[in-house]
Amino acid sequence: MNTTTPALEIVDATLELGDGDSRVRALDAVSLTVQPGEFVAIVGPSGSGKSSLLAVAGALSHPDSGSVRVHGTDLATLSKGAAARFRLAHIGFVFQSGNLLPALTAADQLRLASRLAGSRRVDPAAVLDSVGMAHRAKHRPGHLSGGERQRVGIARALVNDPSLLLVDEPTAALDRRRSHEVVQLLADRARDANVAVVMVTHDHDVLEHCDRVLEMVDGSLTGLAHAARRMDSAPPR
Ligand SMILES: Nc1ncnc2c1ncn2[C@@H]1O[C@H](COP(=O)(O)OP(=O)(O)OP(=O)(O)O)[C@@H](O)[C@H]1O
Repeated sequence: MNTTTPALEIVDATLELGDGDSRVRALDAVSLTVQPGEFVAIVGPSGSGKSSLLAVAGALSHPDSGSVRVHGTDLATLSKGAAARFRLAHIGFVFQSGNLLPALTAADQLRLASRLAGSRRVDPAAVLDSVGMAHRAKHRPGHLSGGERQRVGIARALVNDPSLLLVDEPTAALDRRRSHEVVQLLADRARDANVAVVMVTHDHDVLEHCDRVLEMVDGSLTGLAHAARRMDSAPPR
């Protein structure tokens, strides 16, 4: 893996949603570069475009103008099928409540994700262990706490060894202590596995774990003054 290639490079992305009078500029000339191993948080008011940013970064939607590159690949060059394969191979998604399948044990959530991607890169049991969930491998989501579900969700997103992890409100259902644990886990994974993490959050309490905090307002992204976790290795841009 060439570590000088940014994990995510969005240049001047503009995205309009809706029709006629309800047309909204969800992204307005947004540029964002995230390096491997860097943990970036995006904060901002409801409706400011944060989810839209994750959607274009994850090849779930395409900007009307501008470009999005993930680990050097221009997402606009991929067909729908190729984009789906690319997502499975290179991008991990973590959602609010873990988004686990109710019928599957923690271990099977990871095995399924690994099989879907045709991936043998990482041992699912080892990934579950790395998020401190080996002892709950045989539990179904209904028998896990909110924080444990979120850990399994993170492990599932990591099982295909992604270059980029896109995380949407991971602490929404968690108390303060568990919120810190989960975001600390994301920070550790960014550093240890050299994964770029982009996390959307309303939870200002957990921003201390991030390298950079950006604010989205009316579809535009701006930097926030913030005491970063690893200023020496990842200076704010
Ligand atoms: N499918 C859609 N059609 C029309 N407008 C949309 C659509 N999806 C989102 N929007 C609008 O685009 C803008 C950005 O929405 P987005 O979901 O990206 O914001 P957000 O910052 O993630 O909000 P929240 O914090 O509430 O999740 C909002 O004004 C929203 O109303």
